[in-house]
Amino acid sequence: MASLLKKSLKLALVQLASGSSKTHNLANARTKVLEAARAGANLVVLPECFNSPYGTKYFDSYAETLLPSPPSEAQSPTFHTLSQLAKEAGVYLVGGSIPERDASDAKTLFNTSLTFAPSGALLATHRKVHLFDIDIPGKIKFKESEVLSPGNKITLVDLPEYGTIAIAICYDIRFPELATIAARKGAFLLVYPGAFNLTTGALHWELLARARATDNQVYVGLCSPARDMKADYNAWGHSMVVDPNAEVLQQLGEDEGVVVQELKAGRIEEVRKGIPLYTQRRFDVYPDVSEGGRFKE
Ligand SMILES: NC(=O)CC(=O)C(=O)O
Repeated sequence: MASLLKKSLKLALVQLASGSSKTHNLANARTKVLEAARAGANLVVLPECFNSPYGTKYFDSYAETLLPSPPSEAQSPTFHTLSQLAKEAGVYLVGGSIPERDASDAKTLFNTSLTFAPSGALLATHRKVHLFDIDIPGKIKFKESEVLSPGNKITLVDLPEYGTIAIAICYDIRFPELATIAARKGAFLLVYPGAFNLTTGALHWELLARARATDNQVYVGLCSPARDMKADYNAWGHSMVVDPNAEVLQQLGEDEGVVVQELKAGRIEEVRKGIPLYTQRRFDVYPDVSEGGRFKE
């Protein structure tokens, strides 16, 4: 059986300490991505909202317009920084996410991830599909939908030497269908820039990373901002790489840092041979979501 991951790849997760200065956040991202590249990374991931603080009151003032593509420097300094950085570092770069302003309707904002090739070319755009709307009394209330609109597609990106990865953002990880569809379409890695918090992070961050890996027998990478107890939103941190058998290969703590982890060609097939979910599914009993199947009684 051909390996989904065609050759071993070094994945880096950059757990960035972002603050209110976009200029500083972009410069800091550059320093850390170059550090990851020097450590041998081929694919580097930044966190959710890496160029701004995370919070509904910030999205409008930090938003950038990405269309027409490529946007001008004035429309999107982040697009240009990431594109040049991917080229300078010679890596595939998943640019976390940024607040995006719709080019045709200034009031419409998205939470958007941009992925660049080592040539600097934009490969993919993912707009967060599931908006983070929660209300846990006495703990945390957050309503992205007050200011953001959802994206409407699953994002698969082909890295020609390695294979296909899927990009989704934070709350998207709670929806297993998205991950399962991406895995059945051939992704070897699910990448989630994400900013869980002290309530949900403690309970669900690792659990969800390992669950999506177990369900789908693929690699999972979660990349968080560093924790800042002076910020309005306290990110959980704990960026981690999980293997297709749900083992946590590496995990950061709360502070800024970079993990570099080799993903091994052949490992997915080894896991799937041992526990052969892929030949045991019962699409005669329940539908295949990756084929748009609907449940029929
Ligand atoms: N920030 C998010 O989108 C999601 C999150 O914090 C959670 O699901 O918990």
